[in-house]
Amino acid sequence: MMESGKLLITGVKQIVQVCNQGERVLVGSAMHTVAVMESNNVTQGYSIVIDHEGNIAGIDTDENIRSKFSETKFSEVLDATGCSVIPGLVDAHTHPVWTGDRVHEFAMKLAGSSYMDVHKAGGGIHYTVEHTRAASENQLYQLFKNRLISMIKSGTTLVECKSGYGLDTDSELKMLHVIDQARHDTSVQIDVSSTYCGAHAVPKGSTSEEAVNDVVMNQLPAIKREIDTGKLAVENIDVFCEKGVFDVHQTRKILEEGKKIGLLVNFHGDELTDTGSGELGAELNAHAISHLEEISDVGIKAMSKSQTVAVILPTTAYILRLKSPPVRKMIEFGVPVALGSDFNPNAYCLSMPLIMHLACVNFHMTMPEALSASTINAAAALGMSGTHGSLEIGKRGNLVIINAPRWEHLVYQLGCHSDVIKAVINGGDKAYEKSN
Ligand SMILES: N=CN[C@@H](CCC(=O)O)C(=O)O
Ligand SMILES: [Zn+2]
Repeated sequence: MMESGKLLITGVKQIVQVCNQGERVLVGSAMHTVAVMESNNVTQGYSIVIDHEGNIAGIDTDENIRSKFSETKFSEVLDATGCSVIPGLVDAHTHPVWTGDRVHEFAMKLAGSSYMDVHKAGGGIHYTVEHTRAASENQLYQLFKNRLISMIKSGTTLVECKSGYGLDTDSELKMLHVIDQARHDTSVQIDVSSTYCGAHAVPKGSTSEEAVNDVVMNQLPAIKREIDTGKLAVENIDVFCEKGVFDVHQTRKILEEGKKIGLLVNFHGDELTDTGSGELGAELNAHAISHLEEISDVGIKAMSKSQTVAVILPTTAYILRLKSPPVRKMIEFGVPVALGSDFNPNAYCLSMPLIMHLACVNFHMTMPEALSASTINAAAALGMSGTHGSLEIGKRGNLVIINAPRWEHLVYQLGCHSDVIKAVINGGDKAYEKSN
């Protein structure tokens, strides 16, 4: 009997698997030495097979795949002659649900105001909270969906999405439901990891202690109720641990409560000041800590020991003219490094290829390191590297087809990566295809 498969991709010149030994995370020199299959034969390339569950069922030469799958009828066959293929990109840190842009604040920052100047004057996150609280779930979903579509066009197939512009129970739940809605919308094909970030700022009119109590006593129990009754799925918990926002003791308290209800610890730390976030994350066995521009050597060593993923956000340092996070030192000390766009009203960037470019030029990462950081390690930050982040048999069929013989064109072609993205595949389905 004829078997059936979802997608067959043929003729690929270069397949960058990233890793091929079932690794869950890459550290040190392994971030640079990614696994590549390359054909130097003009008449034969490589093929990839994705089965009906949306998982990778075969990666081999065209000839071997033809013979192994000779009895299989595919729903779709894609000719990728001369192209390169990488795993779908993973964006490990975004704030994509909000209304009320902050273009006016960009002008203020260009004129010399710091992020905290604007925040303390009642702008920044507070401005976005005001607008997001007033918006309906439907309005927020339409904005969110358009942002997801832009991300997909830039090669993102898995994205971490935070709440955090509600700061009260109803508005935080509204944001988490908006995020959840994307998982059930078949017209936008992207995998989502949802993060509750109710401690993103101290709401106007409250003290930080009152805010911590509200998170612990009201917001988290309400979220747990919705998770337990199957109304909502949330995977991670986040806090903005920063001088003048939530200190390490408050951060610890919230993260520990989140852990108790099964959320993975993944928080903002050591961005504007060294608060000891690296050490705290290591102690809590955090999956990830983001930013880390100001992390100390002690913090780096602690993160290396606990194998907590450092999620580096190149747009933040770029836009706010902060010092660069010590990425080379982190890699040297064996900290797993991931990348994220940090899409938010302060850093309006939805494109991981641009993030990779900035990480290479400004933080001295090699292109393969930036790719590891935007695939397997970003998936590891979300606890999802068993299914995402590399092209290996059994993993989800998420990939980017690049219309160039070497994948590096995606990073090299600054600002015009869309010219080289031929298609983005999610679970074997075409999430995006460039029109000719
Ligand atoms: N630093 C805290 N949170 C965001 C910014 C959010 C905002 O300014 O709206 C970040 O990761 O950069
Ligand atoms: Zn953030």
